[in-house]
Amino acid sequence: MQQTSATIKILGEQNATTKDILTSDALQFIATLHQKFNERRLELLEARQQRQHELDHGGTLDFLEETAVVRAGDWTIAPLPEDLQDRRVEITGPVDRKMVINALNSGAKMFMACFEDATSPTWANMIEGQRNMRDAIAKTISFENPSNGKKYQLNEETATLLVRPRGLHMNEKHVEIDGDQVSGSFFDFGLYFFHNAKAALDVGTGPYFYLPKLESYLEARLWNDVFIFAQDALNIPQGTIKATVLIETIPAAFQMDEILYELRDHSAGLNCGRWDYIFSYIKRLRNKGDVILPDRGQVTMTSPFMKAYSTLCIKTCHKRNAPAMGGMAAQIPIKNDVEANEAAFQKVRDDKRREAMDGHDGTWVAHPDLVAVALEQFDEHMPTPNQIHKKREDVNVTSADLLEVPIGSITEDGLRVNCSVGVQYIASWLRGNGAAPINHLMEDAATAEISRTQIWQWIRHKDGKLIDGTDITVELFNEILIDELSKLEEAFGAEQYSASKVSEASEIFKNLILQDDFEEFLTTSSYKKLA
Ligand SMILES: CC(=O)SCCNC(=O)CCNC(=O)[C@H](O)C(C)(C)COP(=O)(O)OP(=O)(O)OC[C@H]1O[C@@H](n2cnc3c(N)ncnc32)[C@H](O)[C@@H]1OP(=O)(O)O
Ligand SMILES: O=CC(=O)O
Ligand SMILES: [Mg+2]
Repeated sequence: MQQTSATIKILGEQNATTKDILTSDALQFIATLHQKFNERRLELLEARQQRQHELDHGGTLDFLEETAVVRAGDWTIAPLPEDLQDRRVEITGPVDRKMVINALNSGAKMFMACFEDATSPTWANMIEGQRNMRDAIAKTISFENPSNGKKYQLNEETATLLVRPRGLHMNEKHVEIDGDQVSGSFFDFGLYFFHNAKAALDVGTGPYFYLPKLESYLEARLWNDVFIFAQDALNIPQGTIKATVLIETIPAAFQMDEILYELRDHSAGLNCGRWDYIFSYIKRLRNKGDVILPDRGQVTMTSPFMKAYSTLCIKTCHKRNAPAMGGMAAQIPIKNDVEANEAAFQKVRDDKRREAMDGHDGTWVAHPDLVAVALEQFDEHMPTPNQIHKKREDVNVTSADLLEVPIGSITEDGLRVNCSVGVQYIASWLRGNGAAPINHLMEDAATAEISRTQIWQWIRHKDGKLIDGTDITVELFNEILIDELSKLEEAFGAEQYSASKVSEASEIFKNLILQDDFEEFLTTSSYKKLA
């Protein structure tokens, strides 16, 4: 590995695993990524704020004039390797050792291992996660649960691994290069790629990624340049990396063609990250007088703006011979209640059927028990490995369709759920768990972002009223939050409540909502509280 002149400081605790993962060559690789690309990353983050400023001052979102040639052009992405042809069911989950083994054994075609919204980015989680990825690619990963002695090892046949690094907005505070915190994206991508790219090729797969929260084609160009550099640095043929970009921000919905184009030699298509998309829609349009969303539970994939986005994604991808992956239904199994469990499974079944029939090439599930449910729908409605041949030329989506405000109502129950779930999720994240079952739904950072953003907006919007006409004020929010906290205290019991970090989380939640200066991400502002 080429040596840099960088000063590299590790501020996190060092132990046998960190030594194993943060080898001097691996650190040199990360430092080079930082030196070459960090300035551009910071400029692109600044450009997001400029766009926000324009939106706040009467601007709107539309398809870009500057890239009309790309949209009109006749190009396709490079052909995909064999193990990315059929992705009908992808399980997602944190990079926790036990869950990695369970996910790889789940029967899903693919496993998206998440260093992002399903993982609380403690130093231990991020480093352990890298060890787990390396052992997963080497097929040596095993685990014994100390609490019950249950042993875990890989089946003969396992899912193909895809890795989601943190978004461009996150830093890894435990590593400084030339005095600056390194980007979480470059740290997660760089370590995974450095340790596993060749090993993955040796076992017949490849270095495959999911890229979260992109807001523009220029961000896709940055990632593409990172890939080109990384492949050269490790003497791996150009085009080996394949990355699926999550279309999960409202600005990116207007640049799907452009994002595919930038990454065309490294693209494995797009995915509809529905939860972040809802968050981004509210966040970016939060200061517009005519945009307000109803209760979170009323915003679904059949809401016209969500339907428009997912069908546009399918049409755009298929025109470019790229897969268009569906998203995550939040339902998870409900133990000890057969009827409620069946109702939850039915919601997932309906969601997956709609996705398969619309033309998605595969979908996400949050739990191993849901793999069969999703498979059943895709097997029935997608008899071929994918349905890229269905071009969906009947789809015509305009900017107005993408921006259409969903109709519905805000209820006291919706406000209460946002308070309770938002606080419980942040508490879980502070305890080191980035994905949590709350009220029988999968909650992760993206879903918690919706909860706090909705309340922030409801308080400040002229139409922020409950269905009975009551104004949603700071006083009402405070009252309901206190009430929901007391319910949690009662449910947890005094001892568990004080260990749960709910109090600390409620302070974070309250501040996020009360401060006029909207925080871009709860995970960046709360990161200083994590070990
Ligand atoms: C908006 C987005 O970004 S979506 C993508 C990011 N979010 C996610 O990936 C969330 C994925 N899901 C999860 O993390 C989990 O399902 C949770 C946290 C919601 C619920 O997990 P649990 O409370 O452990 O569920 P449950 O008790 O039913 O699990 C039963 C078994 O399945 C395993 N399991 C559950 N979900 C998963 C998963 N996604 N991957 C692997 N194993 C899993 C559990 O580890 C447990 O294993 P064990 O019996 O060997 O101990
Ligand atoms: O990452 C997925 C999402 O829905 O957000
Ligand atoms: Mg997301």
